[in-house]
Amino acid sequence: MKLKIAIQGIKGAFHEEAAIRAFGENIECLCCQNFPEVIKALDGNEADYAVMAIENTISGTILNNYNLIREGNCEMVGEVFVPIKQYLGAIPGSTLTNLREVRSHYMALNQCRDFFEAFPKIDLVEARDTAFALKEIATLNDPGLAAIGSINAIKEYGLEVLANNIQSNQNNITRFAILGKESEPVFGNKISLSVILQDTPGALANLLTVVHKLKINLTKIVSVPIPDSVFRYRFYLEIVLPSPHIFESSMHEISFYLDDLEILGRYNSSPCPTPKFEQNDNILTPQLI
Ligand SMILES: O=C(O)C(=O)C[C@]1(C(=O)O)C=C[C@@H](O)C=C1
Repeated sequence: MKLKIAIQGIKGAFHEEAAIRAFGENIECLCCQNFPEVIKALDGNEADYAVMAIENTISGTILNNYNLIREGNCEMVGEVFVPIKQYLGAIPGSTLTNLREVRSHYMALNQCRDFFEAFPKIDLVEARDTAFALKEIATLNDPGLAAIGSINAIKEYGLEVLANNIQSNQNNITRFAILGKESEPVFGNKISLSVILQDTPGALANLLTVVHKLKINLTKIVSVPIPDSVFRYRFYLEIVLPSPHIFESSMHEISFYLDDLEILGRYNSSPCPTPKFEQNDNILTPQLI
């Protein structure tokens, strides 16, 4: 039986590519309209696993997805990196200079803002996901509309490419969390954590001193407000242990400086790919077609 993977977006969305990279072609994607639905599908046993974007090299961390992972009955069991190449797609006959509106997922819009500085009259409008935006453009059949997304989605929905490689930086890579049910066995060198520091002077410095002492590599630290505790913050940390065997002892030492510690997942770190360019890609500037 095929593994069922919950993703945000429809056929041609980057989440589909992430799911294929993580689990191979022989999967069934359960397409969800938004990130909370992805977690619900996993919680409700409608899917075996889920794949969810958590950060991008241009548009940054999707902080609320860390909150969703923490609040859901799931855990991070892996990570997958996808190089993202953004294309502008529209119906045949449409031209860049005649566009009034470009739609896409907000993370994709944020990845391409520099390109649109030259076209201030074009409104950038948020859509559910990149592939959904492209599909809508195909249905509406309006030459004043275009959408940003993958070349696969542009082909899937019968659109034409108006411009390629329009992301603001060539190192455009999205990191996706692979999510499993809470019963999954845990092992690995990488740990994603949610912590609330004690409200005392030097609490963060003390925590980082432990990280330094145990030769732990801190790969991420971000903070999110705790709405119920005015101007207190939760930190999401990601750490890579020098050896998986120090897991218990390091968690014990870290917890000493904390009011709260939750482990969002323990898994093996994955290598981050370098984006590849094809011959017709213009590496320095976006290419208008
Ligand atoms: O809209 C899509 O195609 C998605 O898969 C979403 C998403 C994201 O959430 O960051 C995935 C990868 C890209 O960074 C742009 C958008």
